[in-house]
Amino acid sequence: MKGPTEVLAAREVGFAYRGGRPVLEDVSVSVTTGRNLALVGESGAGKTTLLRLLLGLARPTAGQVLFDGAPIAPRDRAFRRAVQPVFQDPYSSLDPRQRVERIVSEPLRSLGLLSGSRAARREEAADRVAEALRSVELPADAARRYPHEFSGGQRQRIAIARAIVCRPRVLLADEPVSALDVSTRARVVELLAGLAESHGLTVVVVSHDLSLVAALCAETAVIEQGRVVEQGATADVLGSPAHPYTRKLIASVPRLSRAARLR
Ligand SMILES: Nc1ncnc2c1ncn2[C@@H]1O[C@H](COP(=O)(O)OP(=O)(O)OP(=O)(O)O)[C@@H](O)[C@H]1O
Repeated sequence: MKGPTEVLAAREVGFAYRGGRPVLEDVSVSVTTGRNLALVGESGAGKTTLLRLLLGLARPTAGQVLFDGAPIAPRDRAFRRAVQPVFQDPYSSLDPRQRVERIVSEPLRSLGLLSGSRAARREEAADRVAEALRSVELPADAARRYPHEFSGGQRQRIAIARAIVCRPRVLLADEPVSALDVSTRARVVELLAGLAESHGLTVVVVSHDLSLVAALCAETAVIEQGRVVEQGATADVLGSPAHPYTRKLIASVPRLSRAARLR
């Protein structure tokens, strides 16, 4: 049987913003097909920066980011198609002047995935948008409407539809539910977990929410001040944390720390 495939990886990566001190040092993480990965750590630890490097939006100042085993070429269409972002805030990430159909189909156009005559391209885009909206459990008529007509949770579903419309292999999501109210969060997390299963997607998620991490991610990497201090199976990392920093993170979530004590 074929073993797990590494699709995306950071190898001994370092990064500093122009003129600043290093915000990532010697960071290695591996994204394996079918094993969702959480990046956790306190504010300012470098999680978002690492996500940007994995997306090819910034280049490491040391080490390498690999896609399918080779250094990433951020402009390479195969890479851009395979690795898609989901942004944090569905209120600001969707253009209010565009209909949902236009928003969701944007990656198809920018990646040049539509072919044939104008009419054929339009039809293909409409079909792919309908399929993506079905996948995120939004009604088909959502395509004709504008973002302001939707709730926060529905808007995040639109953002997820846009991320999956080009059938990527990896979703990189930065705090994907933190802008939503608590009851909506659980449903969006369920949706992401379901999509990962049904679409063969691997999700990399930055989150402060350890219950989200436990529900969605098989793997967890803990980042403290730009360094990975602990990583492994989420059950081990959250269930029996080896590093004091991880214990501190868990202790700051009352329900989880109680569950960990009961083990
Ligand atoms: N554009 C930038 N220019 C300079 N420094 C930056 C920039 N973006 C982030 N930083 C700094 O890099 C460090 C890591 O920030 P980053 O946003 O990656 O952390 P984070 O773990 O995602 O935090 P949070 O959970 O608050 O989003 C911080 O010290 C931050 O101030």
